Amino acid sequence: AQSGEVAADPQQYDQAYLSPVTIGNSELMLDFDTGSADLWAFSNETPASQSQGHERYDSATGTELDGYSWSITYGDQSGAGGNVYTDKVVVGGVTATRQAVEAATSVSASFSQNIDSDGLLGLAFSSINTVQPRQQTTFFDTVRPTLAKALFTCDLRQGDAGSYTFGYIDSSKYQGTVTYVPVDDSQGFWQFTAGGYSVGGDNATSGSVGTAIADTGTSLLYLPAAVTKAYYEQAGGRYDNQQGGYTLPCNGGAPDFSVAIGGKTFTVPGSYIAYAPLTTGSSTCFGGIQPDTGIGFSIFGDVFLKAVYAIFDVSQGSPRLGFAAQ
Ligand SMILES: C[C@H](Cc1ccc(C(C)(C)C)cc1)[C@H](NN)c1nnnn1Cc1ccc2c(c1)OCO2
Repeated sequence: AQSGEVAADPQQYDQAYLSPVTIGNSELMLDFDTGSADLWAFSNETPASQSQGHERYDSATGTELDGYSWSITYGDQSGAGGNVYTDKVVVGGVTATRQAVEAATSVSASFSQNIDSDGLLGLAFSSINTVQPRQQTTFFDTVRPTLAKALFTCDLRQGDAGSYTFGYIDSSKYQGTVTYVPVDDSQGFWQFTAGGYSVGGDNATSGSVGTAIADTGTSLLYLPAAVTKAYYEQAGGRYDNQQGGYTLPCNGGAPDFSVAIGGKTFTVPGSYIAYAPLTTGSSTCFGGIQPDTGIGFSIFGDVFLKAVYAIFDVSQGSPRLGFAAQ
């Protein structure tokens, strides 16, 4: 049975975390994304004008799926599309011998500009993979039958290298016990229900957050507008129309944010929420908590996930998420 571990290296401000993946003879840095289900990469088929600075997958090592294509648009309006091959993919020593690899023939500007990322490795459920005419499986679904345990874990860190493991749980990476909650995979996401919240450690847990997804591919923590408003009232932040989000002082006074999941409280340090200065040297920061207005659910992205050890587990038949304090 297979198991393995791969590093997750943070970009500036932890905007995304990148992990080394070998596809055929190419070694690329991919953004592991539990909120999407396509494994795609810049390739020899991506126009040079769009792929400056990126490592590219050389599809010569793959077997083309004739007549297959893919096209994806992400929630931030970025997107990509192209052709499909099968090839050998290795992540942290775990090997998928015939994995669907989606070679980009076109990518949007934000992907061209983010030169650290050579593509995405989707870890949501394969039911939302975009390959036509026949949907393909994610790397995790492809290797799942060969894994020691049918699960993967995520240990993201603030401004430091973290890791993903496949097939095992590393108990040295968390403290205390793991709290498991059921996952509703009907929309293809690792979707769960989050409970009451509190700002700045005052135990008055107020309302409840509600439906949320665990999404390593999203930088920030998107919460209901009312919860976000309550947070920034205490944090001394304000909604800045020009920035298109809440901003707050960078000066280290931001209160912690706590949320109950499965009856256990998990806390995001205020320092994670003073996310990044608006411009270099500015004393005003863009907020790491933003409203989930228009998205349809809350998104527990990297700002939350770097405060916990997360276990994405399908070993019990129905999927579940495990969280433990780091
Ligand atoms: C945005 C990422 C997908 C992505 C990742 C990285 C990148 C760059 C490399 C160029 C930095 C672009 C895109 C997310 N992944 N599950 C995603 N994919 N589809 N929805 N989401 C989450 C969402 C949904 C809605 C929203 C949002 C976010 O930000 C603002 O409104």
